[in-house]
Amino acid sequence: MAPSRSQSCSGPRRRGRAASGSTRCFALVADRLDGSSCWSRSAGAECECHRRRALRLRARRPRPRRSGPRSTGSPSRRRRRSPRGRPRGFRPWRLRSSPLRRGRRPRGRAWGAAALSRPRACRHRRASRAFRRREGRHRRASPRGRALAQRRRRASRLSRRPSRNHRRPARRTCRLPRSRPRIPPSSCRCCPRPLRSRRPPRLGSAAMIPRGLPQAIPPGNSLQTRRFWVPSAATMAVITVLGAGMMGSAFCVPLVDRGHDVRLVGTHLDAAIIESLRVRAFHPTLKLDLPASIRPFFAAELEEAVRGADILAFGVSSAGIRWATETITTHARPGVPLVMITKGLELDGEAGRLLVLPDVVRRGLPEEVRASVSPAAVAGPCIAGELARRVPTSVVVTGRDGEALDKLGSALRGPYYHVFPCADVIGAEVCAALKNAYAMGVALGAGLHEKNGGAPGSVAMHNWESAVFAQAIREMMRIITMLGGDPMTATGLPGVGDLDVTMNGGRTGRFGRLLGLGIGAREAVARMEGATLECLEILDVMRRALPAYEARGELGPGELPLLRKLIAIALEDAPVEMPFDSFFGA
Ligand SMILES: NC(=O)C1=CN([C@@H]2O[C@H](COP(=O)(O)OP(=O)(O)OC[C@H]3O[C@@H](n4cnc5c(N)ncnc54)[C@H](OP(=O)(O)O)[C@@H]3O)[C@@H](O)[C@H]2O)C=CC1
Ligand SMILES: O=C(CO)COP(=O)(O)O
Repeated sequence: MAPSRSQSCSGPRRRGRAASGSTRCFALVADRLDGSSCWSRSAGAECECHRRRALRLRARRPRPRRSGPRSTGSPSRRRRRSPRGRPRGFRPWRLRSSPLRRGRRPRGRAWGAAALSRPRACRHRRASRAFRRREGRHRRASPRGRALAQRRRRASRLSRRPSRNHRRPARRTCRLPRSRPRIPPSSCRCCPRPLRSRRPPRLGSAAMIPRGLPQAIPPGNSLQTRRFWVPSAATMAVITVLGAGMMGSAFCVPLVDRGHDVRLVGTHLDAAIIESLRVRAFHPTLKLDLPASIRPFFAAELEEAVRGADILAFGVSSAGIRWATETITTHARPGVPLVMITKGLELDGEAGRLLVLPDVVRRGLPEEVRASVSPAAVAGPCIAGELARRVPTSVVVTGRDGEALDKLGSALRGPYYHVFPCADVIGAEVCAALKNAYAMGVALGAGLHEKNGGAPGSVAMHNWESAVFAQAIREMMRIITMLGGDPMTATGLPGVGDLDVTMNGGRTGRFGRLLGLGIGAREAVARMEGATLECLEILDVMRRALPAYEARGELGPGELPLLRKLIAIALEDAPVEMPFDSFFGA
């Protein structure tokens, strides 16, 4: 019979749909290959009529016999054997079933009509465990059988469950063999998370720096004995820091990470800090573990600490600068650079002139050392607690000796401590000192806001604070100009940068808020529990210095209205009111 290619079926396309002209099935009926079967490509799947037909045809097909000659008869002859198209002696097993045989299903064949429509698996697949399991599940199609199988499976699972002490470790995310140490993340499809290389980062690589907000490395951590940054031998130095306060100690962290041999010497009152650092590398005022590679020394051990030092650093506050200069005098050597992190100005009483701290220290050095050493200073925004936690920090190093500045810059600079040279000593040092006074002034706004019933997150006093901030920068530029510096320095890290950080994160900012709340200066100092408040020192210095500059005509009486107001508020308990109308050159 010639193959009929385009027969169509008029049955319903889906079970449950009403048969109508619009739901006719146009599935092609495939070639009649054996002459007795009509194999639709979509039989059993596309439409009900084809599925039924396929079942009928399957049921009619004789089972091939294992022995005996195969039927060689033509399809037409075979069909002639039985009027219904069945081979002689064949009875569908549905008809063969008897009460005795009920419950026994034909072997090797799936039960049910749906299974009949599936092509029979090859013998390898039939032998496979997964196939048999699936077939078995299929055979237990009755609800009772399913429940029984489920109970059996559960029982076998429980019997296999190891005891609490012999449980297997948690499953690895990736089941790829452990022997493959480095798997590119994209090559592993079974891992929801990208794989991390198990190999530790190379020494000195950026990966060694903790991400996010870095924490101090706890004592005993392997990183403590390693170095973050491996400098060339030429840049390794012995650095002795005098003063183990918050900033002096925090300053040591980027230096040890940079690979230097860092010695931290406490003052006569820093003994408790040094003791704590020696016993467990913990800094009590920073409330932080510091790298154990920082070597702490008591004040009495100063000689040993400065022996062979390549750089000397002052970590004391402005009140301690005289003591530090006198102490170091006997140990300073020609050609050994001196750097300070101290921020402040001093008044030369006789001349009535303001002095920047590098010049004050230089005056105190012995004659033979002074000729070759020009002290440098670090200025710019730097909260000690943040630097000690390795938060990226940018500062300037300023001094009068350009060559020494370059050397210092390359010695101090590290992966998270960014040091920029600044040739304007006057500008940087005036900003470093005066930002404390002005930061107190801006922070008054936060206190005023709270005093007026403002809550955090509500409408604040930012307009008020911004005007004070802008006037502060303007006045800093004026004072720099008066002292012979570059006013533009106030727009950089030492001015705008440090003012912002101090009013937001410094002790001075907290003090200003207390004053804004209406708490008197004396009470506010008491509430600060002995914290260093250099704003009071610089305001006092300026209160004494301004008349001298006015007398010489270097400053007008109406200039610096904000600074004058801050002197009155902090030192003379004046009410917190800003003379906005006299700001901005009015
Ligand atoms: N904290 C910070 O975030 C920053 C601070 N700075 C500057 O660093 C300097 C130090 O600040 P910080 O470490 O925070 O202050 P601390 O109060 O924590 O430490 C001050 C250090 O100076 C010593 N000192 C103070 N007064 C005297 C004195 N009369 N005689 C001898 N030693 C004295 C203290 O020793 P003792 O315990 O014996 O009094 C202590 O070692 C300041 O000038 C500050 O402006 C700079 C950038 C950031
Ligand atoms: O100088 C500082 C930041 O640069 C910190 O100042 P405080 O003394 O107000 O904490």
